[in-house]
Amino acid sequence: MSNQIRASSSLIRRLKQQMSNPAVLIQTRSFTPSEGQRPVIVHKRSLDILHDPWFNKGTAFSMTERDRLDLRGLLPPNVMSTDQQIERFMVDLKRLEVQARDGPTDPNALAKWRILNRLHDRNETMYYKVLIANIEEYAPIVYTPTVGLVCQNYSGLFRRPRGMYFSAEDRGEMKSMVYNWPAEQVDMIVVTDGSRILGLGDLGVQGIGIAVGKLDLYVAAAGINPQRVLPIMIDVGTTNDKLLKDPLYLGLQEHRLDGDEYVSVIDELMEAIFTRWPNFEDFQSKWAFKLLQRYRYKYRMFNDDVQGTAGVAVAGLLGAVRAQGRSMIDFPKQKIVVAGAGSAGLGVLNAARKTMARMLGNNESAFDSARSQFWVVDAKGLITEDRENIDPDAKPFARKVNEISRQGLWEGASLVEVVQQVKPDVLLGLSAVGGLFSKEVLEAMRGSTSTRPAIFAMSNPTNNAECTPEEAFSIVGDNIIFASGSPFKDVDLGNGHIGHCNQGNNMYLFPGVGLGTLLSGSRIISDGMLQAAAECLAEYMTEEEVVKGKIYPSISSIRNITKEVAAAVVKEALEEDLAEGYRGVDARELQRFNQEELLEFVELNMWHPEYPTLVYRNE
Ligand SMILES: NC(=O)c1ccc[n+]([C@@H]2O[C@H](COP(=O)([O-])OP(=O)(O)OC[C@H]3O[C@@H](n4cnc5c(N)ncnc54)[C@H](O)[C@@H]3O)[C@@H](O)[C@H]2O)c1
Ligand SMILES: O=C(O)C[C@H](O)C(=O)O
Ligand SMILES: [Mg+2]
Repeated sequence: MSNQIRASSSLIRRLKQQMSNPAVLIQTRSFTPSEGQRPVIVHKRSLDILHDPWFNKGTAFSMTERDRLDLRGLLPPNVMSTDQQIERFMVDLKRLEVQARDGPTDPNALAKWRILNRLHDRNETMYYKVLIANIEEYAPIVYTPTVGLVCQNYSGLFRRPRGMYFSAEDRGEMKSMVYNWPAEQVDMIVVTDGSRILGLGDLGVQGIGIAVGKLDLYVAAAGINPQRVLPIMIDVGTTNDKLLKDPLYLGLQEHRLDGDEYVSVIDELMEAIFTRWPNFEDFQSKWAFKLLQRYRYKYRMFNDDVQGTAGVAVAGLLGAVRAQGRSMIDFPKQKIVVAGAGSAGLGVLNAARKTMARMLGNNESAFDSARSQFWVVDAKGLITEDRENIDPDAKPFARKVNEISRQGLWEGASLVEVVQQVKPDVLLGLSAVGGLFSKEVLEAMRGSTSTRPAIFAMSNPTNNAECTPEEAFSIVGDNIIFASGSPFKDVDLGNGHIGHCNQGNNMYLFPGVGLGTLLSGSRIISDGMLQAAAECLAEYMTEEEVVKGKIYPSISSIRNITKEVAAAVVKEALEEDLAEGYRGVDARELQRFNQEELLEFVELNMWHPEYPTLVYRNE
């Protein structure tokens, strides 16, 4: 026997001895314990384990192990076998090129997302430096529209978890689970139940991507410290048949909870995180309003789809009035057709009606007369009082039957018919139906009585936009105002003129509403604070810009807009006596700030991506 072989056989003998001696700790890779394999003692817990490639098992951690290692809530709820994990990885690896498409705009969007995501996992400071410096280029990757594609492909893309996952299976455990989140302080939480992700429907647990994407903007635009943000997915099952059958799906493979059972799970989650600050996102409209009413005066929360979208739309609608060379005060004369009566559409309708009513004298009759400026079309056509089983939230906007019959319209009239008869100033889409503003609808908009018709194709992502700017400008005319929820390029009108494509997205408001509320210390987010945010955005645009058709600012200035919006929110909270101050600056001190000082106070409290000096102390 050669020396070498003798040496290795003695090594094996020694190793065998060690393996059978429990007092000796061997740090091996932590595969799922198979028979005969001894447990590995770890001196880590929680995220530290998930971030350690030696110990991490990702979705393969069993439920008991998750409890033992304080991992519960830090992983999607579906426990996977090692084989399933490998299969999920391989499927994703093989489809990389095929899936790397998000419409014609950027065939490499998903690949770019992966590269940015890896940087996010490695080095947050660098990640946000890149994002802030190139926000115009990369917001469409980390946020709408690519984030939609990411959510759709999440089972394949999932690598390192980000945020917390609560599920219907965690009932009774949530209050303790929140302590598995390692950060002591949380300033901003975005919660989704994944039931309506952009216009892509129910994506179940995969909706976590939207909460992560929104928080990226809270950090990049509002300067919220990334160590203090928390994306939350509350997984109560899904109605998506494809996901229910997909063996690689990471969420609960159960039918979505409904009714009292659903509410009690959300109640438990809210209670568990009540000292912190949730922002609701992408909940189906069936629950969006009910939950908002249930929690908005109890917790410091808002629903971004209902309230953020409403503010952005109102700011854009006021911009469209100014673009006609008229004063904002003429807004109550605008005829507005809204396609889509879900959480977003109804949120916009309520806010636009209130804004008109305020301009008309802010009394009951003003509120009543403002109603007649809106025509609402949903999947069943024009909504009138004749509508059977009408959604109570849509009821205030149902047209009176005698009124519309004088206009040559009827219950269920199609969008084309409504536009032809009403000849609206504004056509606004929040329907999630791509191409809904068809050639016929846009041709009908040519009959608009406005000198400058406005078209808002606000549905996301790109493929769900009700029309493209090219279609709108070429069919309706060069003079229109155009806005879309997802970014499109400006249109070359061919005569040396540019058709400006505005991005009408709630990203212009939610970061500032969040930051302003945080810095004011207000315990709730009032209608007035949201209104102040919307007015600030509307006033941000100069007369010159608006006349050129620019009704929303460029995203490259989002940090500055957010600062202004936040200051407006703080000011309103002070006026309403809701402000309680922030970190040593109490309400009285805030009250003494003039506008310049208030902006400085906001700026000083915004996080900037700079490396701090690190010092080790073993405490
Ligand atoms: N731009 C933004 O900032 C912004 C903000 C929030 C939501 N959105 C987008 O708005 C869309 C809708 O969101 P939601 O939460 O209101 O969804 P939702 O599912 O609650 O509502 C969709 C509405 O569209 C109606 N609809 C369906 N088909 C229609 C048709 N053919 N004609 C007219 N109406 C039709 C439905 O009846 C329903 O009332 C999504 O695509 C979302 O991405 C955009
Ligand atoms: O996420 C977005 O881009 C806007 C909005 O919240 C949506 O649901 O579409
Ligand atoms: Mg949303």
